[in-house]
Amino acid sequence: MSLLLPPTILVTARPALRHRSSAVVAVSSSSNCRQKSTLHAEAVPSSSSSTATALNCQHFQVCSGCSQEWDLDRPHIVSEASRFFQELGVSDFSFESGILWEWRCRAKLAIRGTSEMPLVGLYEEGTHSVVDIPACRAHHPSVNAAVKLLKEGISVLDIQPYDEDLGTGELRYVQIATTTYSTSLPVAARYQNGKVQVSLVWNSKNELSASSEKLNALAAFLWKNGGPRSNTHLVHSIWVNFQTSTINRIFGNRWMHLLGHKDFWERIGGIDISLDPASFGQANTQAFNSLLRKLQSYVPYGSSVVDLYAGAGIIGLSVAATRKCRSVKFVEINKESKLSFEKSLSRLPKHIDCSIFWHNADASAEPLHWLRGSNVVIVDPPRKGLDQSLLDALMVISSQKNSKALSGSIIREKEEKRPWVLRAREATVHVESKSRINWEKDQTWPEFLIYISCGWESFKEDCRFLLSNNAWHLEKAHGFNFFPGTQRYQKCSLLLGTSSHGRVQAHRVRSQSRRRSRDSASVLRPRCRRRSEECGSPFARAQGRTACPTR
Ligand SMILES: C[S@@+](CC[C@H](N)C(=O)[O-])C[C@H]1O[C@@H](n2cnc3c(N)ncnc32)[C@H](O)[C@@H]1O
Repeated sequence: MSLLLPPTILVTARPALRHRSSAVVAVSSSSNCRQKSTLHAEAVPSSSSSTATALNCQHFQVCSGCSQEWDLDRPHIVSEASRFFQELGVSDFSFESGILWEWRCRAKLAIRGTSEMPLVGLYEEGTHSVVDIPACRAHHPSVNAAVKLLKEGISVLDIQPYDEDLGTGELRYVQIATTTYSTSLPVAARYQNGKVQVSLVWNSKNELSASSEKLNALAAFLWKNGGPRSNTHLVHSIWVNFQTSTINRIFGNRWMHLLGHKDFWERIGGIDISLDPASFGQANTQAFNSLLRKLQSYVPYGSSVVDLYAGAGIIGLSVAATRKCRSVKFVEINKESKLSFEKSLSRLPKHIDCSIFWHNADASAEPLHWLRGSNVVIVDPPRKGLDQSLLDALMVISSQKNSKALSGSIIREKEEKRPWVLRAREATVHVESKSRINWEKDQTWPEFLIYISCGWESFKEDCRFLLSNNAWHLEKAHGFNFFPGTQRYQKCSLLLGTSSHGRVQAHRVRSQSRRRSRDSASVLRPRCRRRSEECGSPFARAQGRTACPTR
C-alpha cells in the first residue's frame, strides 16, 4: 500500500505543537504575549542561516500568515518528520523545498477598514483585527497586484468594507486565484504572468439587493483597469459570492459569474484541470505538481484506484491519465466540485480507456463500500485527518486474507434500503471504459494506500494506528514544502503496504480506545477547527463566529 502525506500538516511539527497550545489559550488575555514570544524565538536565525532563504517580509510578526523567517527551505518539521519515519523503518524520507516565495496562487483575504483606507489581509494572530499585507512575500505577484487594484476600486467607488460587529458594509472577503496556464507564452514566462480569478464575497442575499449597483460598478472597474483591454491584463475573470450569514464560513451558497472567462484552467500533474471558485483548490500549484509526479510513480500501471476526499478530482484524473488505470472512483462531499470535475474530465486525452465514477458522498459513511473494487486507495483528507470509520475499514481490509469472505461479510451485514445512501452510491458522473467495470461486484480490495496529509499531528496519529498490529506496512514517505514560511501546513506523502497478519478482533478493540483519545483531543481543539478548513484564527475558532482566511 502506498500512503501520501500532505506536506500541509507536516511543517507544523515542533512549531505546530507550540502553535497548538497557543491556539488553545488564544482567547485569554495572555495569549498574545505567548504568541509573540513564540514568533520572536523563531525569528532568530541559526548560525548556518542564509539571507538567500530568508522570508524577508515587512509584514512578518504582525501578519499571522508566516511564522518562520529564516531557512524557508528547511521547515522545522522536516527533522521531526525524518526522525518519525526513521523510527518506522523508512530511512530515505525525502523533502522537496520548491519555490520559497510567491508560491501562494490562491488566497482568501478579509476586507475591513473604511472605503478611504481599506485593509485587505489576514487577521492578526489571536484577534479579529485585519492586517493589511500589500507586500506579502508568499503571494503570487498577481495576487498582490489584484489586491492593489481592488483597494483602488473600493476607494474610488466608496465601497463599504464589512463591519463584523455590526454586520454592515458591502464587501466581506475576496478570494484571488491565479492561473499560469497560457499557451501564448513560452513555458518559462508563464508563472510570472499569471492571471487572476477574483471572487468578491458580497454582503447581500443575492443580485437583486439594493447594493447590486455598487457590486456591478466594482466589477466593471476591475475589468476596465485589469481586464484584457487594460495595459496590465491581470484579471482573468470576476465572480461574486453572496453571503449574509454570521456563521463561521467565508462563503455563502450563492455564486454568480460576472465577467471574463467562466472556465479557469491550469495544467497540473500532466493534465488540464478546471477549478471553479467554489471548489477546493491547492494554494501552491508548483508543489502540488511535484507531489503528483511523485505520487504517480507509486501507482502500478493498470490499477483500479479509489480517490477519497477527492475535491475536483485532480489527483485521480492525473493518475488515470498517466498510469493507464482500469478504473478510478472519486468520492467527495462538496457537490460544488462536480462542475470542475466534469470540465477537467472533458479534457482528459481521448485515448485513455478508463472507467470513471465521481460520487458526491461522504467517504466516512460506508467506507467499505467505496474501498471495494480498487487495488489502490488514495486519501487526501482535511487537516483533522481520516474519519474513524474509514480508519476502521482500512484496518478491516488489511486483516482479511480472503477477499471473498470480506465481500460476503459486508454484503450480509444488511441490504441497504435507505434512499439517500443508495443515491450516493450511484455515480453522479460516470464514463464507461471499453472493458466495462462493475466494481460493485468486484472482489478486489486495496493493497496500496497513498495518504496525502496536510495535518502533521493527525497524520502521525492515523499513521501509527494503521501500522498497529502490522496491519499496514510503511514503504515510502516524502515531504513537500507546500507552505514555505508557515510552520503549520506542510504536505507529506507516504506509501503504506498492507500485510495480512492483523486480526479483526484485536483491531476493533484498538480502534475503540483510539476513538476515546481522539475525543479528548477535540476538547483541546476548538470545534470549528475540526469542521472547517476555512478558519485559521484561534480567536474565531474559539468564538465560533466569522471565518478567517486560511493560511
Ligand atoms: C485537502 S482537500 C483535498 C482535495 C483534493 N484531493 C485536491 O487535492 O484538490 C479535502 C477534501 O475533502 C473533502 N471532504 C471533507 N470531508 C469529506 C468526507 N467526509 N467525505 C468526502 N469528502 C470530504 C473536502 O470537501 C475537500 O474537497
